[in-house]
Amino acid sequence: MTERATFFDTSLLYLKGLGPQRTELLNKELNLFTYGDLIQYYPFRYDDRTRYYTISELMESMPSAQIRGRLRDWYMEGEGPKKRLVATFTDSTGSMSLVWFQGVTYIEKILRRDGEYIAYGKPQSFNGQFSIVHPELENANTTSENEPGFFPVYNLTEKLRKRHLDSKAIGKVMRVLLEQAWPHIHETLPESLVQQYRLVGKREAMWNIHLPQNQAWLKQAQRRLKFEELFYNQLRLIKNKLLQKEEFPGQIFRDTTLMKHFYNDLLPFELTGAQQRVIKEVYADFLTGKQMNRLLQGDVGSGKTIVAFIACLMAVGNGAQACLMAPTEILADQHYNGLKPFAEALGLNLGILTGSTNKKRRVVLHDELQSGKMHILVGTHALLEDVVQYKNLGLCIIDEQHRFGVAQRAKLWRKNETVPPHILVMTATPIPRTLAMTLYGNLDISIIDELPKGRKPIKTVHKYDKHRSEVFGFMRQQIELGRQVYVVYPLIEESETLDYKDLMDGFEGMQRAFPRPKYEIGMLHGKMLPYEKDDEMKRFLKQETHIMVATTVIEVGVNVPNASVMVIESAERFGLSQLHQLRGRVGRGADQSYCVMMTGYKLSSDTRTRLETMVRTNNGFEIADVDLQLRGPGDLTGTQQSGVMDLMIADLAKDGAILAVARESAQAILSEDPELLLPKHAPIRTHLDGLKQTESNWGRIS
Ligand SMILES: Nc1ncnc2c1ncn2[C@@H]1O[C@H](COP(=O)(O)OP(=O)(O)OP(=O)(O)O)[C@@H](O)[C@H]1O
Repeated sequence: MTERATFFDTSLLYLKGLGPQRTELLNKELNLFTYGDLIQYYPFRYDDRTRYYTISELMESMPSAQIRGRLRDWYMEGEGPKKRLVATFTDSTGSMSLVWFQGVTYIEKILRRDGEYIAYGKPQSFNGQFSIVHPELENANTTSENEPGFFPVYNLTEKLRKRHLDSKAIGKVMRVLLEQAWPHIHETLPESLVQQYRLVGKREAMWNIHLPQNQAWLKQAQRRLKFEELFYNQLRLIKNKLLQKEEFPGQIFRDTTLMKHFYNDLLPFELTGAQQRVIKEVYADFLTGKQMNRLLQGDVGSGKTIVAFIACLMAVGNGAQACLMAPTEILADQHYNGLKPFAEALGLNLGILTGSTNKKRRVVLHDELQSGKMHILVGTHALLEDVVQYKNLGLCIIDEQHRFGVAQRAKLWRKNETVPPHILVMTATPIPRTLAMTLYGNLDISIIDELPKGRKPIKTVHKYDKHRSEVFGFMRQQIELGRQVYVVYPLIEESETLDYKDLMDGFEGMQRAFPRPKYEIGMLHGKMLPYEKDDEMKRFLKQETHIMVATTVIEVGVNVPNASVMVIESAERFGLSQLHQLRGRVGRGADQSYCVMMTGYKLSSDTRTRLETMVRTNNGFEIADVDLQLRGPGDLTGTQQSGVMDLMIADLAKDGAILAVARESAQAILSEDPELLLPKHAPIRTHLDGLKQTESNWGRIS
């Protein structure tokens, strides 16, 4: 091991100012063991205490403010847990309140009437009067403690704070560490990138991320470190992708006769420009002789299925077989029923295999697949079973991949002995481009960002429960016009019984409001048997039922173009992308469609943002962006364990622009020098080796 490795691997025990007890606490509470660990423990925010504000200058938009003034008076308000201490704080320009909810007895004891203090916190305004809740309050006359400055705030636990390891103390320790580490910190990016993007050097960045003197220096440090993190993240992903492409050959599907026959003679509508573009992208992949790994993203109702079918025709037209795997039986049935007439017209054998396919039928299917008689197989997870073997599987299409695990995908890969099948993953969950690039950096991405002609934007409204009769009136009107309606209830596993009760109550209420024989109501939920679900769907599709009361089993993919109203009950219980998916069940035909989100009165501010976003826009990508801001990336996809999300400083919700540039740079460097052998790329090679060695962001330590 080398000099630098030794330095950053040094135990925190040896750091001046820490000592064994506090080191142990840092080990236990924050998982920090070495100099390298600590130096990469970045502050999560910074307190700008470089200047003082007067009370008259305060604005609610300020994230925080520091005010010098005097405590005039205080009183206790409320009882029990609601008890609070309210103090009047004044300066020469006005007065404001300081409020405490916790530790009030203690705080009251230490306050000095007419004492001069410095208060710091987030100003809030109520009826024109400003207040700060739980301010940091310091005696203005102990000046040594109150040097103005720009202070890092670290994410620390209560235990650490109790043992006097607060942000100030960590800041002090960090200064000692940075001074010692200075000669050991080396540049990790090639000079060309540092210059091109005017990045500050690594040393400067490390210093200023912890101890910036002002906002500008901090911004520079953040930009540099975010760039570095995302650059290496993308470099690794792209490198893996190149490796993957080299390692796996793919069948070539050159002949387009079958596809053209379908396109020219059978396709009932014009493809949108975006659909055509994606088909070209897929075809180009089929000519390379390498395995395709492509993610097809398209907003709800954008027409992914037909693109998938055309891709299948390319495979079949070249003597291979194709399979299309859907996440639920309802969807598999729907794909099968939708594609069946086309397959028949083309003289192709289309099969379906799901959990409810009977044994006898399975045996026949297995035979037909092995002999090559079956051209296209649609199904659910059942397609993954080992007994399902093909003569020559050339293309696998996976609908809604986030419901399939990695292991399951790997199983599909092995379904063809010689050459692995091409893979096309389709998702209607709009993933913001930035996130998609990071998550699926090893997949090529195609996007259908255009809806078929003649679709009208869905009109979305939010209604409180007490306006139910108005909503029912609207439903009746639409049914008069010959349209159909979905009414969806939330279903969350932890409270299943309760949810079913909601659903059943809702169903009964609906039956009273929409009595037979004038109205027919269907019901669909997860506890029904597959054939029952199928029957209900068919009745709705044939317009035998006017209203479909359902749980979120209808969330993805269900396609009944005549349904034009979606009523979402307890809309506050759904996430934003789920609401968008549900809304996507209407607006699939030429009629004007509507989405009504029903809620009670008490709504959190997040819920309000979700509802407002839905009312404002129909654009799935815009919605996904808001969702990402609200929930953070991990939640969105369930891929947080994949490792690619281990970002320490970059924030995918906010750093899209840096990510795009970092990705571009990584791509350019790898296309010029795939093995990173050029001398100018030495820092990258060194850093990557280090990453492999330590899997830490700290990197190579030569
Ligand atoms: N270019 C087009 N012009 C007109 N209608 C189209 C076009 N492409 C697809 N459609 C029709 O639009 C409807 C929605 O298509 P499809 O079911 O493939 O959407 P999707 O992208 O799978 O959406 P979701 O993810 O919401 O299921 C279908 O009825 C389909 O036949």
